[in-house]
Amino acid sequence: MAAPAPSGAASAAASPSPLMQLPSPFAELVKGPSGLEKVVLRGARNCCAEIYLYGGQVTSWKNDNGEDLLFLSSKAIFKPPKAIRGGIPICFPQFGSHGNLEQHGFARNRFWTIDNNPPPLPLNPAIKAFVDLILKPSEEDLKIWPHSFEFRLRVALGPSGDLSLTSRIRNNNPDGRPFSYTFAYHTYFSVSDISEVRVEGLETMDYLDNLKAKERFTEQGDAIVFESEVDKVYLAAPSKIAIIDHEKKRTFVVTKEGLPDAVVWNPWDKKAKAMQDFGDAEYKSMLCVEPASVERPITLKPGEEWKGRLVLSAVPSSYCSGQLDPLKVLQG
Ligand SMILES: O=P(O)(O)OC[C@H]1O[C@@H](O)[C@H](O)[C@@H](O)[C@@H]1O
Repeated sequence: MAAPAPSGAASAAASPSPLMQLPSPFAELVKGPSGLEKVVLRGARNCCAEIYLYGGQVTSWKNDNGEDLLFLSSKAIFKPPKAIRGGIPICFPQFGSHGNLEQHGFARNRFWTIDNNPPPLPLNPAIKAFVDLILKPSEEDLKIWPHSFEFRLRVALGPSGDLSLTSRIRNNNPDGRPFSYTFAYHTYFSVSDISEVRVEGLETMDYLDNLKAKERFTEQGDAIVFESEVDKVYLAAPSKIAIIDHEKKRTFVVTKEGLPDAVVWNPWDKKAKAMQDFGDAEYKSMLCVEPASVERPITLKPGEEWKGRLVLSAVPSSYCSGQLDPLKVLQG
């Protein structure tokens, strides 16, 4: 792959940490706001991605034109313990309020480290830009969630600009205890205008409505469009979901593995105003579609490992008599 050598504004501001080695020449460690460190992955042409060690959180995924495909709030707070608003926060070991821990668990506001020696994980040889991160519980974490785990995250930028996140979670409890968790890749997509967006792949699915005390409903038969606040957990959703942005003539294809559910969230105007780290009108330019495992927690016995993967790609929407062909989008 003819990816450019690391260069540009990010590297000008760079101060690579001498303590952390990156495995790929297409990845570099630089400082972001508040001195938080982030890994910049550089793919072919102008494609790049940024991943903060704080939260193990992807905050940026840019296409050939240098356009960010992920939403990051202009009011995002880059200061622990607040999680960064936008990108792809990792919800672990709890999604939402489905348990006794803080909302969305603690992985999104812990410091991850670079994993220089991860156990083997097959990688497409065409992928040059990737990084492996790891999170292990601190003494404090063990007080609130008494389980020894290893969470490995690989973020990779494919030759055609696809972004993939692979999570591997292992139970290392020394005393035979299993543990259970819920999980989500809380992906914030950048959209032109929420009223121009529709989601295909979730029609006729059952969902839990977080706005109606998690009651279960069945979605109607049409593609999903947005006219008000939405906060739904679609159950047993298909492995591919398409987000069609009519104004941009762009379709995001979300491919998920090991993650049965998909959360769809937009706070709309009232909730947007109530969030300190979110602009009042920003709900118009974002949509969260979050591959997740919520309804049924994942249980691991000691020594067992779980894998959950997310692949994002952005393709031009193709129109046929003004109608998008959903089969083309969903089946490639
Ligand atoms: O403000 P937070 O903790 O990042 O959560 C944002 C939203 O995240 C979504 O995944 C949840 O379904 C919503 O209920 C929640 O409001």
